[in-house]
Amino acid sequence: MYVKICGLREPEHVAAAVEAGADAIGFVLTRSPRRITPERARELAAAVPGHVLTVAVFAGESPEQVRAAALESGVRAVQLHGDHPHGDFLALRDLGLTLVRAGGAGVDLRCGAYDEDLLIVDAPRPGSGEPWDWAAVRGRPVGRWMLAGGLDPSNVAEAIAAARPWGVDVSSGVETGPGVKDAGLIKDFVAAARGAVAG
Ligand SMILES: O=C(O)c1ccccc1NCC(=O)[C@H](O)[C@H](O)COP(=O)(O)O
Repeated sequence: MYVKICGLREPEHVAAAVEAGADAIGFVLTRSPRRITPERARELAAAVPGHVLTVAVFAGESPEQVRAAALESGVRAVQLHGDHPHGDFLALRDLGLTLVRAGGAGVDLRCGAYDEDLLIVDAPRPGSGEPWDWAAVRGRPVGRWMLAGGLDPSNVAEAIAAARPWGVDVSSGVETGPGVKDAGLIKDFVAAARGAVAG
C-alpha cells in the first residue's frame, strides 16, 4: 500500500513521515492553512531521502506559476487539484517530474487520462478532513490511484477495504489542529494503512 502524508510544514514531521515509512510527502504551495513557501519546501525537501517522493501541491495556479514554484522548491512531483485542463499537465511534462492529478469523485476516473502518472480521488473539499462515500469509486479507477479525504489512523483500514485503492493520502487525519501535524498520528496512520487488507 503506497502512503502519502500531505501538508507537512516542520522538519520533525518530515522526519516522522520518513521514519514511519511513508512513500511520498506533500508540501502545500497553494491557499490553505498548510501553505508554505517554495523556499520552505526546499529546506524541508533537502532532508528527505531519495526513495521518498516529494510533492508540491497546487490548486488553480497557471502552468507557469506551477513550473516556477516547483523548480524553486526542488520537489520531484507536482500535484494539481481541481479543474486543471489536460493542457496544464502536457505543459508541465517537460519538467521531468512525476505529475499527480487530484480531484473529487466526479473527476475523470481513468488513470492517465490527462497524461498524469498518479491519480488522487479526494473529498469535494481537499484538505477538509471530511470523509465521503469511499466505496462509490471501488473498481472504477484502475491503476496507480490514491484514495484521500477524511482518512485517519482509525478508519484507513475500513476505507481501503471499501475502495480498494493502490495507495492512500492523508492530511487532517494526522493533525491535532488545522495544519498542526502529530508525529504519533503519522506513525499510526502508516502502520494502519500497511496493515490493512483490501476487502
Ligand atoms: O491540504 C490542503 O489544505 C489542501 C488545500 C488545497 C488543495 C489541496 C490540499 N491538500 C491536498 C491533499 O493531498 C490532502 O492530503 C487531501 O486533500 C486529503 O486531505 P484530508 O481530508 O485533510 O486528509
